[in-house]
Amino acid sequence: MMLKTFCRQCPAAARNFLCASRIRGISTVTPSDAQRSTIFALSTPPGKAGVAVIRVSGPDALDVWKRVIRNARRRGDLGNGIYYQPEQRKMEKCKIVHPESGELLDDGLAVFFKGPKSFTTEDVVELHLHSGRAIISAVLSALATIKSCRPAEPGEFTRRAFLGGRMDLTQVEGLRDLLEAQTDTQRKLALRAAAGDMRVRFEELRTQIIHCLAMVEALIDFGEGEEIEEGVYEQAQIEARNLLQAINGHLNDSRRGEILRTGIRLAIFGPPNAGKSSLLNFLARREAAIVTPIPGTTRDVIELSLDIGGLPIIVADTAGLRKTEDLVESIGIERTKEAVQAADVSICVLSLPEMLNSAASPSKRKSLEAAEHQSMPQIPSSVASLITQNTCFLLNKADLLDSTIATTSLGVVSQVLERATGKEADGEKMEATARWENVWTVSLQNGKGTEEFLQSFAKSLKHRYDISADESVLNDSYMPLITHTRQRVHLESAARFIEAFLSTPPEDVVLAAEELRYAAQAVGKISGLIDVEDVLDVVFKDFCIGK
Ligand SMILES: Nc1nc2c(c(=O)[nH]1)N(C=O)[C@@H](CNc1ccc(C(=O)N[C@@H](CCC(=O)O)C(=O)O)cc1)CN2
Ligand SMILES: Nc1nc2c(ncn2[C@@H]2O[C@H](COP(=O)(O)OP(=O)(O)OP(=O)(O)O)[C@@H](O)[C@H]2O)c(=O)[nH]1
Ligand SMILES: [K+]
Repeated sequence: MMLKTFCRQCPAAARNFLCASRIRGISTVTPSDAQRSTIFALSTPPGKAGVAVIRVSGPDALDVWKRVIRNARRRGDLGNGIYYQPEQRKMEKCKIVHPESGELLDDGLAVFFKGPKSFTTEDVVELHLHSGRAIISAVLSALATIKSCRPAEPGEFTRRAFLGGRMDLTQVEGLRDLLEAQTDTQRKLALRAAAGDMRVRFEELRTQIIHCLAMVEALIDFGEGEEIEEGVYEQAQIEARNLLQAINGHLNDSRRGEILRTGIRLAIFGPPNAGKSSLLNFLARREAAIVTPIPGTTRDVIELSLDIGGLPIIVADTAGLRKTEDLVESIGIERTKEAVQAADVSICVLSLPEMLNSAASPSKRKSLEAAEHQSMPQIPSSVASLITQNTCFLLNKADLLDSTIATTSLGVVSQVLERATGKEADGEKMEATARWENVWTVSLQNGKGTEEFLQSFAKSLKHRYDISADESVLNDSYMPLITHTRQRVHLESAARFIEAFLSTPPEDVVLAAEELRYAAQAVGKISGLIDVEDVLDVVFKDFCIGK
């Protein structure tokens, strides 16, 4: 089956989007230049700094240059209304002046990018100024006096880059994430998207769907009387099935890309006074939460953003779980439950001495192993009910115990924890065993065991989420494809249309083609190839001015 089959059909309005140029290009949404004004904004943070950059983009950018740049390398204003053309992409030392009064505003640098070889694909002028509030506001006010110029909206430079075909929506999202990136992992993930990796991968998916569609279309086109290859429909179904499998593989990624982008949500929970706030402070390396000997000190959820081994973590310290008559505390406990349930990973902090006390009186502690069957240590049911597969355990206050007792008791406590998760009964012994690597004994007070805990915890997180733990596995299949819910929604919808195609019999070939066309459209929405207007505002809403 050859591709020219569907090229022949291009003029037919209903199949118009099959045209190869439409498949590749995204310029179908570009409005004419005439509608566009020239925009300007400060692209660096306002205030005192080394350099400030004001960007000007649009059809009149060169005119702006002529009006505010003087004494540039090649003499600037040549008189008689004749101006030189600045050399493209060459920084020039110049004076920046008021376009009307000619007053000197700053002594700086300027550079001209001739469209489309610029960030926005339009003509761009950048003014590199000394960064001070008065200079910046004087130059911005001066630009505002130029009729064809207006201040840019948030994200408007990037919007123009998108409309000019410089970027697709996955790149726009990547760029925004890059600006937001706080950790190394976030930077890597965002940079790949901004550079177009995701765009290529989604376009590949779309091209494959279109290939199936082309085969099905061929069956419609040839119709009765004409010779048609045997098994074309079957072949299309085989390809579609493989494609569906690949898409489902991406959809079943445990939301890894989305979690990495927004931060891994980590909840700290446990009984009152176990040392939860002490753990938060240890992780934050500062006194972020109040630590007192009074049980019930933390009453509300405290959230912090942390970087653990390059991974973005949003950690929540929560109220200790216990029965309470206190209204404020009980609301805090409700919030704790919500925070733990919403978390990707949780750490249950338990006081080891307290657990052992619940098992045996102090005099019996030494023969704990023997006593294990009569009185197992207990986890309060309110705590146990929040334990899941994703829970790790920190057994705290080991300093209050004799070190040999602490060690021998660990086995018993682990059994209790195992029982609390209820996994033993499900016959998932293997999985449960693996999980006990996630039990640590520490003293948050004297610091014993804490660094080992942190390293080992970071390692297990990296194993689960990281994109950079091992460079040798940095390939497409390891790199999460989906980093935004928006993308997931469209990909899910594509999968449903492909499923619908797979269950359509060959007699209904017209309907079958329709399902595939919808599938291709759904993937196209991810890049913004089609139906772009409704998503633009969503994608651009978090941009800052000047980007
Ligand atoms: N001074 C300055 N630095 C900056 C930016 C900027 O706008 N100004 N950028 C703002 O985000 C980023 C660079 N983004 C850009 C992306 C594409 C093109 C561009 O002209 N592309 C052309 C030519 C490529 C080439 O010469 O190799 C193209 O791809 O056709 C320019 C900047 C980071 N650094
Ligand atoms: N001996 C000892 N005391 C500790 C340790 N860790 C914390 N503590 C003390 O235990 C008390 C409670 O610590 P927090 O970190 O406030 O405990 P919490 O679990 O956040 O407590 P609530 O806010 O009541 O839920 C404080 O007096 C801490 O100094 C430890 O490893 N050993
Ligand atoms: K406390």
